[in-house]
Amino acid sequence: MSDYIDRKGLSVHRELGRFLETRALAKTGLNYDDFWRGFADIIHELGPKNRALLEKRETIQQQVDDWHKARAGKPHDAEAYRTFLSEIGYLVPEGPDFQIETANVDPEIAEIPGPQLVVPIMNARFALNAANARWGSLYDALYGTDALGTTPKPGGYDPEHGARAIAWGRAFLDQAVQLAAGSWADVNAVSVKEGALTPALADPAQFAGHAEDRIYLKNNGLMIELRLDAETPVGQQDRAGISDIRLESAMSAIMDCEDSVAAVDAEDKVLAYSNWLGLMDRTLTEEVTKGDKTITRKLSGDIHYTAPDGTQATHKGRVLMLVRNVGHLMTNPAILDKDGQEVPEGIMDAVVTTLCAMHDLMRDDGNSVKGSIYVVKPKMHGPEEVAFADEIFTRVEALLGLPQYTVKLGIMDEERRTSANLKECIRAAKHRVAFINTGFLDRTGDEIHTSMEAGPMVRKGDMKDAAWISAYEDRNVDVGLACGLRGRAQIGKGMWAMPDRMADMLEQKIAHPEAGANCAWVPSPTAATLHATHYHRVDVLARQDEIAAQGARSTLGELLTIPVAQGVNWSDAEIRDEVENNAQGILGYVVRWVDAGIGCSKVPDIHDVGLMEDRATCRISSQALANWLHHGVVSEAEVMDAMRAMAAKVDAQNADDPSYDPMAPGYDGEAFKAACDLVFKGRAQPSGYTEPMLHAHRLAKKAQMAG
Ligand SMILES: CC(=O)SCCNC(=O)CCNC(=O)[C@H](O)C(C)(C)COP(=O)(O)OP(=O)(O)OC[C@H]1O[C@@H](n2cnc3c(N)ncnc32)[C@H](O)[C@@H]1OP(=O)(O)O
Ligand SMILES: O=CC(=O)O
Ligand SMILES: [Mg+2]
Repeated sequence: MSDYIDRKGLSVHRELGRFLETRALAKTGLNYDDFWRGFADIIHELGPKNRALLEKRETIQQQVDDWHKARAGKPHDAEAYRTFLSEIGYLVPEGPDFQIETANVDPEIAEIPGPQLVVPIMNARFALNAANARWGSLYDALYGTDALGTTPKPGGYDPEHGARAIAWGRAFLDQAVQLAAGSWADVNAVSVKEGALTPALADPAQFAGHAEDRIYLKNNGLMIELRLDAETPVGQQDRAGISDIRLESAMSAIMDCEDSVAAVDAEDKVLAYSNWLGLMDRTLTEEVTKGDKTITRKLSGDIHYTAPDGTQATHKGRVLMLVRNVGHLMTNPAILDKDGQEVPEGIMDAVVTTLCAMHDLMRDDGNSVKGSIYVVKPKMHGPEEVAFADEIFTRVEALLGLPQYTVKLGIMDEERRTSANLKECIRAAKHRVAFINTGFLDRTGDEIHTSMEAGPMVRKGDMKDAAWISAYEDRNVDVGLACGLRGRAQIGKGMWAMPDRMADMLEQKIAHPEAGANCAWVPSPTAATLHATHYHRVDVLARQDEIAAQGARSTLGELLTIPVAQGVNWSDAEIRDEVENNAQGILGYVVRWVDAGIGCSKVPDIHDVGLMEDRATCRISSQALANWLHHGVVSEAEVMDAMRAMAAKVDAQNADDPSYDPMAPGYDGEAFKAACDLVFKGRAQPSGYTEPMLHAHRLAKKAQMAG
């Protein structure tokens, strides 16, 4: 029996067909024949356009490569370079000023700045946790991480460490909800009588309400909950019996079908889509076992309390959920077109994730109270590709009978051609853009790949100090504000990629709201709770006004500065350090991707700091090595030696995992081959992406496992 069923000229993998017909289409009221006919039309009409845009990427890259090759050894002529980029259509002419017109945007996006969590959608346990990460315990986040600079003594509750968390919490309250007199540190009791809070607040409007054992406070649009329970160890220790301070934490979360997952075929895509559907129709649950306890994790309910005027109030208990589709590059065997070709995965994602989200629109108290669906579209190169995404969603809305612009678009500013033409990219989706975000990780990979022929690039760690990146971050905010995103859409900043370094994050990530970002990415709910404290300290909307008043802070010329290493003489030790660090990151990530289908991992770097690795960080490491190889900074033999040595190291790091298949000493498994291909064939990969190699080797591994 064939794996595929015919549906109006599409060959649809049975698993996906079954999912769509028995689950996703059910209850939508859509006619199945009309759906498949319309889906097939979209594939056959937009598929060729998709392929043409990818060919244009290749043509432009070839022209850029040739330009650098022709000038090898000569000083870089920035003016000539810019003229050339305009001539080949890499830079497009900038049109008149305009304001975006996106309507029906939820308050979590338009009005209330706060953390944005990202989560691999294929992991239901994590995805449910992310959906519920609207609220998090500040005390748990402080107590259970390195945030306070110390860790608790082992064995039960450590009152000394707890006291430090309580003191931190009181200092936080002093700053976020100032008292009319004195400090929260000296408060001995908290109570509500006739709608008034004792102790009195400097601004009484910050008292939002109360419930049985809870007090609700508000600052910069974000809620704070004081839990009163003198019976718990913390409540006993606290002079006012406050057992916890809970914060509104992740205001939104991106359910990721892209760089944090490994989805290579129909089976994987169905898992991703069914988890998304389960979040949208609220049926997703997962058994979670910790020690000898098993609980069923499900979506949290809302919060109910009494407002100061005595009325009953409700506040959301879940984040606003967005879904990240894949970009325009990949195809997937889950559906074949009339010619037997794999369909563009981005188009398939657009149809299926929007269809699943229709289940949310059917309820009054849905994910979106405004009747919108939020799709994040990554890795687009320039305005034409954004216009294509807009066209895809217009077609999908028509197919599903949704009003045009129901789907709101998050534009990841993570490819160089998008940064350089950002104003025109936003214009191309001006009726549906709901965010722009600096995905600096992919963006760094594209920076290296685009200018591969220009020379050896600076070391990975030095990229953050390069001229292009500060121009990129500033321009993204400046252009976003000039296009009217304030109050309508998010201007977001990128991921904190050191999930265990919470003290560093507390110190450094305040830079994101200070830079005028409505949201910035965090890797975990705990990080969301801690990062939320930054939005209490910074009034982002006021910062945006200040920034807008300054006018443009950087130039296109600065953005286009190529980070080629100038006059550097790296020592042998520095080169070895750089190569081994990149090799370790690639191998540590790829072995779990290819062998276990895990798309996002915490991998220790060469200094044993656990780093969040996903396809974007892997793109940087592999492009960095490919670049140094190409320019002779290292030889192939040296890189291969490093790959082998690091494979053994990664094996040792995974020694406790009984399902782990070591790469050494054979070095002949799919994972090791994939890692080598990413490096040694890295220069030839489209835009330096890791997906083609990862998918090919994961498919081969799956076939081996099935065989
Ligand atoms: C460049 C880009 O595109 S960035 C975007 C892609 N990156 C991401 O999506 C990062 C998402 N984060 C993650 O996948 C994980 O946090 C990792 C891989 C970094 C670390 O994972 P682990 O080592 O398993 O985390 P750790 O052991 O510290 O914590 C696990 C706990 O935290 C929770 N958790 C961790 N990350 C998340 C998350 N992103 N969302 C929800 N819950 C999470 C888990 O549910 C688990 O709790 P549970 O046992 O109650 O279920
Ligand atoms: O997607 C995010 C990035 O940094 O890349
Ligand atoms: Mg990215």
